[in-house]
Amino acid sequence: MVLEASLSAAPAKVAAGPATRYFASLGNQSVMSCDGSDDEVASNQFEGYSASDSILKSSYASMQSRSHGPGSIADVRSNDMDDFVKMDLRLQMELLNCSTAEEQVLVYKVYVSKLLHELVITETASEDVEYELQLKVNEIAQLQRRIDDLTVIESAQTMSEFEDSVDLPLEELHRVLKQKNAEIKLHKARHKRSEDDTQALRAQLVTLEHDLSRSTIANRQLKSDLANESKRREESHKKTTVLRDKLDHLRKASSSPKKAAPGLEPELAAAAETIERLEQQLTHAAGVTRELSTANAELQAHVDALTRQHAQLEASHEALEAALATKDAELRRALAAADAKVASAEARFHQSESLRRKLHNQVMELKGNIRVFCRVRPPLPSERGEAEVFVFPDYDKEKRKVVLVADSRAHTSYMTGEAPGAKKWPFEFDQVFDWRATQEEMFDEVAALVQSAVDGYNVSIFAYGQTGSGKTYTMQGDETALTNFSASRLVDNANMGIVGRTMTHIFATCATQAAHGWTYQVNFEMYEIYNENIRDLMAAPGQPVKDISALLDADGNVHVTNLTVVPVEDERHAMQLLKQATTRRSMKKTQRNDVSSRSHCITTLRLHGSHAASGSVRTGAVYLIDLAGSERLKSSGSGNDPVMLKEAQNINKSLAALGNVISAIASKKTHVPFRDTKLTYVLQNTLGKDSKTLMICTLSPLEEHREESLNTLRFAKKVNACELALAGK
Ligand SMILES: Nc1ncnc2c1ncn2[C@@H]1O[C@H](COP(=O)(O)OP(=O)(O)OP(=O)(O)O)[C@@H](O)[C@H]1O
Repeated sequence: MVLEASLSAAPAKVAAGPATRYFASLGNQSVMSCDGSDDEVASNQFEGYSASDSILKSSYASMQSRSHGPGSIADVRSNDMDDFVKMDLRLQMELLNCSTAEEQVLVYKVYVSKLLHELVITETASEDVEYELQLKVNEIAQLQRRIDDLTVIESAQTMSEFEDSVDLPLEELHRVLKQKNAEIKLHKARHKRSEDDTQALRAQLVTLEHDLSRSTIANRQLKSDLANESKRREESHKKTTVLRDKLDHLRKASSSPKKAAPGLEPELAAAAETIERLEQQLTHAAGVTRELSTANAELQAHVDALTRQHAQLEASHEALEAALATKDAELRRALAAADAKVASAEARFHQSESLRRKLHNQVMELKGNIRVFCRVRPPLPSERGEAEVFVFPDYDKEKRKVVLVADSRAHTSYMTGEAPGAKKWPFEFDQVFDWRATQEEMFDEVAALVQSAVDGYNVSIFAYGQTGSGKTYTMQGDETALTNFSASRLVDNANMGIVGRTMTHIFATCATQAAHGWTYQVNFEMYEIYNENIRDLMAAPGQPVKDISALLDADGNVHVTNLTVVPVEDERHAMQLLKQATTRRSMKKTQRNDVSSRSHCITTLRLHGSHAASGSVRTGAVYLIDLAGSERLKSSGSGNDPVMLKEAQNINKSLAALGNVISAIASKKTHVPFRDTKLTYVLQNTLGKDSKTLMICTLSPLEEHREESLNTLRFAKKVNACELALAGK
């Protein structure tokens, strides 16, 4: 077509007119390559150009220089902007110099073709780099595959040959071994070589990776150049539009382009096609730009949303912190209020505790500072079937009455005590217990008194009665109580007596009081009065016997000197001490009792309580006294043994002295004969002021012991009539 016609035209022919020369140059550029011969031809085609075409020629030369030589693209990139600005300037100047519309169209077409050419060169260079990179990657993959193949072949060969050789004779094996060693050496050498190769390949790989990263950077640069190019294309599109408008305007201004230049129509059509193509590209670019701006807008919206979310989170965080600070302050106030409440509750508790102590003491005083219980033991297995002498008229009510019936053969009602014709001795005490009463029931009545010791009073509980009537059983329990207390709780042993139960009660109360700031120290002492001598039952065996005596201090309190005092850790420890001391007690088998106590035994628990917050101090003591039993020398058989005779005489003497002391107190005599015996001397504290005393009179149910029982009951009645000085604390 026109293009081919222009190419085939000779320079002289081309010089025929400027329009023809323009189209000739345009045609050349559209087929332009990097080949020098083409350049020459194209260059020659400008030879016939006059001064007005010199700018176009120089533009073409500049364009040529860009397309030549390796690295030329990269070299000229930095100058691209300047070049394009220059080109634009030239275009403007060319357009100004044009005298006709056709000339302007020509100038513009050359400009557009330059731009297209520039674009093609850039894209080609980028594709070349990518292709080169792909080649290098393929090369590396191939090398790696070769290495893998070699390794697999080597190991497969070695294994199969070895398996074949296993069945060979020894010499053959040696030979094979030698051969294999040589082969191994060879393989090692090959392996070394392949390792070297691998190293070299790795180095190559590193170089390639460097190249790759350099190419990636260059590619990135190219892409950015492309983007710039697109921008420029957009600008040029705008200019194209302006020019087209101008062109339309010029077309309209001239009467008819067909008339003015009928030979230019095909060129105009071609130019219009090019313009249309460019417009399509520009439209595409505009679409991409729109998409990008949409994406950008979306991203911006997302960023805005995130910013808003962040602001909301900040606000809620601040609100939470403020709420936390408020809650913290509230909590502190509540804590301070709670502390104040606790302090006030503690103070109130302290007050009410003092009040309770006072009231409890008043109750004890109303009941009498010296009280008497009476307990009749059941007949022993050896005594079953023997006549019994006691009736309990109010046992289902107050349990205060007991009646001794003289003639058991007379019919006597157990509950009413009605026995027509029989002699009866009715007695009334603070509490009576028949043979059914358990150790627990006994202690329930004693516990209130023990509580007084924790409250800071001196409390004495002693058992009085004829031999074999149940004193030791009531105070300590039977043998199992002392041997079988390893159970979790001491009182689980039903036979446990008052001593063990008192310990349990004291330690439980101390634990409760500890929760209210009280700290208690409990000390344990145990001694016996045997034949008018005091013996320390807690003294370590083998130690020299200390001189123990009872002394009266200025306040009229008796102190037994040189006794071993053991601080007690807990009830179990106390029980162990009790067991240890009991084994040292003087016991003997008599006709009346297999385990008869031949001494008066006094167990003392001293309590010292202190309240750090208030500075209050409480000191109290519990004296638990198991008296020796009164006995008739004849019936007990003690009269036949001088030692037992002496023991019995001392026992009876001290019990008689106790009777005299009680009589003196009961009849409010000024002189009370405490000094008559050791027993009465040490009991001054328990029968004097500041003391709460309980006497438990134990009785045998048998008729044959009726006389002794009557004596015991009469003694108990005398004690019941006593009034001790009021305890004041
Ligand atoms: N309430 C009771 N229930 C069951 N058995 C009892 C009871 N009271 C005493 N006994 C038993 O009667 C026997 C004599 O009791 P105990 O040794 O306590 O008498 P005692 O008054 O201490 O005698 P002594 O003055 O000679 O020491 C013991 O075997 C004891 O277990």
